[in-house]
Amino acid sequence: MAHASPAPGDEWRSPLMQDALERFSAAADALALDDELRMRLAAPRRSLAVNFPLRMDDGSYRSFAGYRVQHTLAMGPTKGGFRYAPDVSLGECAALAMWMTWKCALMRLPYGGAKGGVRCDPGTLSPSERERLTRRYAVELLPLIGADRDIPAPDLGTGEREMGWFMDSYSQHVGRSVPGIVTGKPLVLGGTATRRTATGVGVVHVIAGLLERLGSDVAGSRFVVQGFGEVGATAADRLHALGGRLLAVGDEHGATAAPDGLDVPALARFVRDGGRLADFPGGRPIAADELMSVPCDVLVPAATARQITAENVERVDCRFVVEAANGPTTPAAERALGERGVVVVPDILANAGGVTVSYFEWLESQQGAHWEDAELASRLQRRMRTALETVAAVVEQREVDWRTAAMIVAVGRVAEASRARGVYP
Ligand SMILES: NC(=O)C1=CN([C@@H]2O[C@H](COP(=O)(O)OP(=O)(O)OC[C@H]3O[C@@H](n4cnc5c(N)ncnc54)[C@H](OP(=O)(O)O)[C@@H]3O)[C@@H](O)[C@H]2O)C=CC1
Ligand SMILES: O=C(O)CCC(=O)C(=O)O
Repeated sequence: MAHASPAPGDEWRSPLMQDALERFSAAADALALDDELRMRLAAPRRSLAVNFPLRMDDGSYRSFAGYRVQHTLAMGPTKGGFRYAPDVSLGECAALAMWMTWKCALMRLPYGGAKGGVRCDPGTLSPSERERLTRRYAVELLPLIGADRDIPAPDLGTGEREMGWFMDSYSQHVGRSVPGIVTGKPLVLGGTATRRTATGVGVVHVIAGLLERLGSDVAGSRFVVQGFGEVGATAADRLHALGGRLLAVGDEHGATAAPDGLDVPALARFVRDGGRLADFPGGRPIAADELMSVPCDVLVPAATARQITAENVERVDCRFVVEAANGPTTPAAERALGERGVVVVPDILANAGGVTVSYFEWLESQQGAHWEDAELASRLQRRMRTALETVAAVVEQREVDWRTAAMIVAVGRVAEASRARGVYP
């Protein structure tokens, strides 16, 4: 009896993958990519889905689902973070792995894209449960990862601490210390002081470059930031330090606003001491879903995917959206913004500072070398500015929006590499 087999890619289907494929198709059309290459790049190369038991602090056992997806092997080893969040799925990781391929290509980093994660609510895990979860996830990924195969890093809900545990578990299993297995590690394990803030710093380099091109400046411009984690808090802090006015900032639980600008260092201290954004005495509490409608020059979504959608886009009131998160704007919302003349600077450019410094850290780990922080910071700034100028040139030459331009550059480079290898690996 004949069985109908699913089309390649069906198993990775998700709303975010639909968004990713829509963007890929637009770039593939613009580049007139052949069908074979389109088919190869539209689906991930490999994925691993695991389900493992974890002993909780109260002695009970729970099962957790974890994933790792590698999008293309054409560019070198694969690279991308892993996240802890309640909605992590194979389809979401597949979309984000594809995103990483384009981001690395745009930044000229010698990697294909990967992404992973564990479906969990990290806020409910104790530190020891988190540690066991991370160590077990690292072991489950052994068949796929390696310092010259696939190199994880921090993403939503994970950071230096998880990278330290991950590196230690991997090293124990292979019988030697392998610092190059992850980036975003603690400094003392071969990390860099620059990686933790690199994504947010890179976002601000892009904003500053963009405003400069228009004869404007961060100083005096008005900003709204969604998300006050590693990326959002860093971006808010740097914008404030450059004289920008942060009118509102929010997270999952609420938001705070101040018409003359929030005192960001005081807000960061307040949150570090356990305060909630909405309770910050220096601001007025607003509902989390009101945040997007606060009028500003630059809206910086720095939380999670699909936050600016067809449902709320009419209320968005800004000149620029600079995507610090991955995939925060749906294609339908982006079209609506475009019709109103709002410029969307895409994630693969705006938040590429993190993986760029990861690359520097990985080079250091592989070579046993050490670069000064100032050197890393200036290399990051140069790379961000070069990528911005490259994309801006395509925007002007081809009269396309910023996402299409960035995708044309990135997909074009991956296509060229695939052709140069003579096969489509
Ligand atoms: N870390 C990195 O280097 C990189 C991160 N990114 C992207 O940046 C984004 C943020 O990552 P990162 O800062 O590391 O993550 P963190 O976990 O450090 O912070 C996430 C922040 O977003 C908030 N948040 C989460 N869900 C929602 C929601 N539904 N509505 C409003 N706020 C929400 C969280 O609030 P709460 O605490 O209340 O849950 C928290 O303030 C992600 O999209 C990630 O993929 C991209 C490139 C690199
Ligand atoms: O630093 C890295 O390697 C990956 C960061 C990441 O996951 C991202 O840019 O989305």
